[in-house]
Amino acid sequence: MVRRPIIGGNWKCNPEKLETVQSLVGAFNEIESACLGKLDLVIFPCALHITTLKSSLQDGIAVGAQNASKTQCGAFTGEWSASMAREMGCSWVVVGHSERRHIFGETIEDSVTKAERIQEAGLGVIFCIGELLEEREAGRTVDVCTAQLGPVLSKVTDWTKFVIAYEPVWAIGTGVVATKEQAQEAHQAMRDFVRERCGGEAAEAVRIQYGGSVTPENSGSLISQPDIDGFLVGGASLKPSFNQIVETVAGVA
Ligand SMILES: O=C[C@H](O)COP(=O)(O)O
Repeated sequence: MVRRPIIGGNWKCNPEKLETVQSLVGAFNEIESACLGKLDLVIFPCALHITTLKSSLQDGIAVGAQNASKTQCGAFTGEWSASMAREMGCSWVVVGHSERRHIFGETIEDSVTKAERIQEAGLGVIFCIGELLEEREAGRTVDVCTAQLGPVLSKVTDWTKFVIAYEPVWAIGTGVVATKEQAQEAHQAMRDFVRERCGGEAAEAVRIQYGGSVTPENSGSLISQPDIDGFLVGGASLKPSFNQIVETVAGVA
């Protein structure tokens, strides 16, 4: 099966200035529509910037939320529901990013509940997994990732709208990118795990993104791997040269 590539630009808690948001939108609006026709491209701004992006990004670039509540709408100060994200025009939501787990104490159970709420709202889920450096060095990468992924698999309702983001924690924001062999090995192991638990159709359909220090320079070698279906890009998505990553994945660079 040929899987449609998917790239996410995760802006995290950036940029501070609205003028920077607008200038990035201007840069991304220069991506040719023929290029966008070959993949899914989703920008994940901070929640406060979603409306600005929805009204100013060209058609063909989707907008997503970096998080959504475990709850429905109600008396939950500081939260927003997946259905609100849908109403604002989001099509995807990131769940379980290691920054949410390690800095804000979210658990795998939280991520599973959020994935359920997001799917109920009709949105796609980007489900993040990934090992710490000490876990990799102890040879536990696959065990750690399957433990993170396993609990959500029985909850997936549409494999075209459930994406796994393999993000080794040691590669996030460090400039130390996984080698293409390391990334491919982990992606293949996750696809095999989906096959074992959910069957061959799910395994062939599910898209697996790599995230962690992706740049225009290393994106070509990573995307050449058979089980790497796109990227979840942090720092490099805050620069106009993000367009080069998109063009490389689309095969038009
Ligand atoms: O969600 C994105 C990842 O955390 C990767 O971030 P990075 O590209 O800055 O390493």
